[in-house]
Amino acid sequence: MRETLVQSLGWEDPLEKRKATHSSILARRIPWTVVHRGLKETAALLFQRNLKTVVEDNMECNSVVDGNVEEVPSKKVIKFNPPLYKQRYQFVKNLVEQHQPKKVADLGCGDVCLLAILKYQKCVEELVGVDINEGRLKWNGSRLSPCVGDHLDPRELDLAITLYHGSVLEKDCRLLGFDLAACIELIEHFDSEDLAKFPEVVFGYMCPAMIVISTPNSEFNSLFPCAVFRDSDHKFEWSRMQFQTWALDVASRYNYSVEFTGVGEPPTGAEDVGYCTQIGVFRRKAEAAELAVLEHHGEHVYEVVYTTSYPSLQQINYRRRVVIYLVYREVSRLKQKYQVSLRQHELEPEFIAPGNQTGKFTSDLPVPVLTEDDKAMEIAPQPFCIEDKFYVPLQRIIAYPRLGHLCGNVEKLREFLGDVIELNCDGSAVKVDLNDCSDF
Ligand SMILES: C[S@@+](CC[C@H](N)C(=O)[O-])C[C@H]1O[C@@H](n2cnc3c(N)ncnc32)[C@H](O)[C@@H]1O
Ligand SMILES: [Mg+2]
Repeated sequence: MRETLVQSLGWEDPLEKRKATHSSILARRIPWTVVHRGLKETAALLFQRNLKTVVEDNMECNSVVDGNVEEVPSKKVIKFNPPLYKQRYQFVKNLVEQHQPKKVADLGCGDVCLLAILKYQKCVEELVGVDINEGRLKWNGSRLSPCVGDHLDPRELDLAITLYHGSVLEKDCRLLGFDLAACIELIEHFDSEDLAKFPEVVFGYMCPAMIVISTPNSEFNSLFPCAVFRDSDHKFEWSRMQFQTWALDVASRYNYSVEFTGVGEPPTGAEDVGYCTQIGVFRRKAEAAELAVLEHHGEHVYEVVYTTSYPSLQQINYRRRVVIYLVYREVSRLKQKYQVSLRQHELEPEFIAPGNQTGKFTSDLPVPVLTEDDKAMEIAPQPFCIEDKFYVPLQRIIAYPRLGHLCGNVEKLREFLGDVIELNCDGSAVKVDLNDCSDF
């Protein structure tokens, strides 16, 4: 029982612990007696980070959870691995990886868990969450803030994240022009009037290139003895036929194609019931794309409750910082390598090549298999040494793929290094003192 309660509360990771608020416990209809007992029993376990506790016998929990575990009397508990909600997020993440959208909206974003996953997707430049529950957005918004690592190792592309308080049944022109809109476990919370409005707003007005809709598959519920909805707020749960009929009708009205799939495999022997969560992936047809004119002069109905933007290499100060750091690191590495080879030569003077008076640096280390990048480095000008100064030509630095990508050319590299890193008199190489341990 401990394990099922822990999982039903979604506490298997720290992020999910936050979900165990009064309201989420209420929303999930877990009886308070069970919660109280469960809290006492699981607290010690949580602190010990030992969540794999033996399930107790003969204790029943009559909740059916709209999350990772579909829980019913203890003899019949269906556990998904990974948890069902994570499978849904993973499905959207896979779609993003596959289709590389720039602008993604999560409609009915709840605790912003999906947005917190999607912010790591390199292709995404704009992320928007909309939810009718303002408190949830305010409480969770800070989870989307950039962290120290985002400053130290900035993203390649800009990323702006905005959370809007509002109903997806209202039109707001800031939701126009999106590449992907996710509606995960949203539509089953609409009454028939709202469900009728939904396609007109999301498909007809927002008109994103792709829409992914997930909703419970009621056929799977036959595997649970309690014939109830999975969440007290659900207004309906559809069979595959019902969902597909609705989705095909919406798709044809608004010029989208739709494909059906799902997550949450049925257990062996019950394959007929289909996935626990059914999913429709809608794609706007070419003709509709032409009609999707952006009306950015339209109305702003939603209220911004949280907004943030990420450091990125598109921002010149971050790009410059990264370039300087990489040049420091590379020159330092080359200098150390040179000093090691110098010590070897001192020990074994016969290895000093005649005519190498300038101390031109060549490495004795065997190069394994040469990639295209290695070959580019081979032909790039070598570091060299004159008296006690060590020089690394900018042409060589720019030949490093990452630095080449960040700077583009030697002039830009020189500009980035500015007066932070010393160059030789004609500005063609980084110059460092061999004996000075404090600089490179
Ligand atoms: C079951 S939760 C799903 C949350 C999230 N998509 C997820 O999968 O974790 C449904 C969410 O839809 C939101 N919601 C319900 N009706 C809405 C509406 N008309 N407009 C915006 N959000 C709505 C609720 O507040 C809730 O956060
Ligand atoms: Mg739901």
